[in-house]
Amino acid sequence: MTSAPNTYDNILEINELQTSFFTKDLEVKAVDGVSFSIPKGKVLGVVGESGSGKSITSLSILRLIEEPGRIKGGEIKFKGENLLDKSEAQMRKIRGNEISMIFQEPMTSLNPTFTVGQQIGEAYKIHQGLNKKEAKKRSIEMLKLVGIPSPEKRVDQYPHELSGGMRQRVMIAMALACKPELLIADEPTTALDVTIQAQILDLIKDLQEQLDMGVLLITHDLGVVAETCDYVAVMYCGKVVEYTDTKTLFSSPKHPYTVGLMQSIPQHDKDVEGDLSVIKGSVPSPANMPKGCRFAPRCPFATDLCHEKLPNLETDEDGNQIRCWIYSDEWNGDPEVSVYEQSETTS
Ligand SMILES: Nc1ncnc2c1ncn2[C@@H]1O[C@H](COP(=O)(O)OP(=O)(O)OP(=O)(O)O)[C@@H](O)[C@H]1O
Repeated sequence: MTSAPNTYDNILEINELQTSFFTKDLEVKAVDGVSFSIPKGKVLGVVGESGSGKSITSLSILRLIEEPGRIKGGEIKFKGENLLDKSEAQMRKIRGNEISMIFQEPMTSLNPTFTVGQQIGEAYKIHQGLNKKEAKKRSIEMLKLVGIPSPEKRVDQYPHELSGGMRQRVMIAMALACKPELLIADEPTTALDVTIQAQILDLIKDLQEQLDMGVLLITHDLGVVAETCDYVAVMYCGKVVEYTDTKTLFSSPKHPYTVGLMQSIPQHDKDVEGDLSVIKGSVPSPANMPKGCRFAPRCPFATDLCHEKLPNLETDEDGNQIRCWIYSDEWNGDPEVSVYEQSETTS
């Protein structure tokens, strides 16, 4: 009897993921019960301030967390199978083959002592058993695909001979060499000039559509989310506070933190700086996490309930998720409060 094929709608589904770092007398809960999913062939943006747990979430997916860090619990389902149940040997076959990652700074990920072709070709040799000549041929094809001119010449060059934008294209070529089903891109354009940023994002989006890949795009830039993503997870202090499709996020953001992020987008018609200073206060330190909602100390709408009790991530009938007391039956503040409208008028 043959077993039924593994069917799944989401290429990635994370449930209650917990990853902590342990120091002598402190547990830093970098990822504290994170849940979200990426439907097949879609792009999910993960946004949030520095330290909210975006990078540690993505490193957890690839099981690349090192001491003193540890994945404590939860599920990371890739194509319906929990990656936390896989052996290290199985994970090695998945990394760079079925799930790939690109980082912010290509120079730290590219090896300066190997040519571009050798580095892209490595994936073909390891995962597809190609010989040197075949791997080089495929590397040239990949360089062409990511828009590098004269790929036959560039394939024999070293990373330092390329511009920053070209190096990021090489990183993308390396990541996509084996046509992964999921690409994780951690701030892939932050280190680049604005015009090059737009080109690289367009390239990622183009290739994502061509290869029908799922993408997890980490960014602190909501402008990038608007251009590139189908869905968005907003993270704050190791937790998802809002998860929704991009259109809904921009037309009716719900969480007061999301609204604050929205107001931090530079607006050309207003004299508003593109930074997070519009959200008063700062991210709490891991040693001093608030007992209730993590955002309560900075939230203009917080009541006693918010300071006392942590809200759950609730799902509405459209599948949108929100972790905020204002939208619950237990809300004991002004029942008419409209976070978005009120913030619009006060900004
Ligand atoms: N090696 C480590 N040891 C201890 N704590 C760590 C370590 N790495 C990360 N952390 C903590 O985990 C938390 C989440 O970090 P993470 O890098 O995921 O944030 P981030 O949202 O990606 O921020 P950024 O946008 O700055 O990259 C932070 O509080 C950070 O201090």
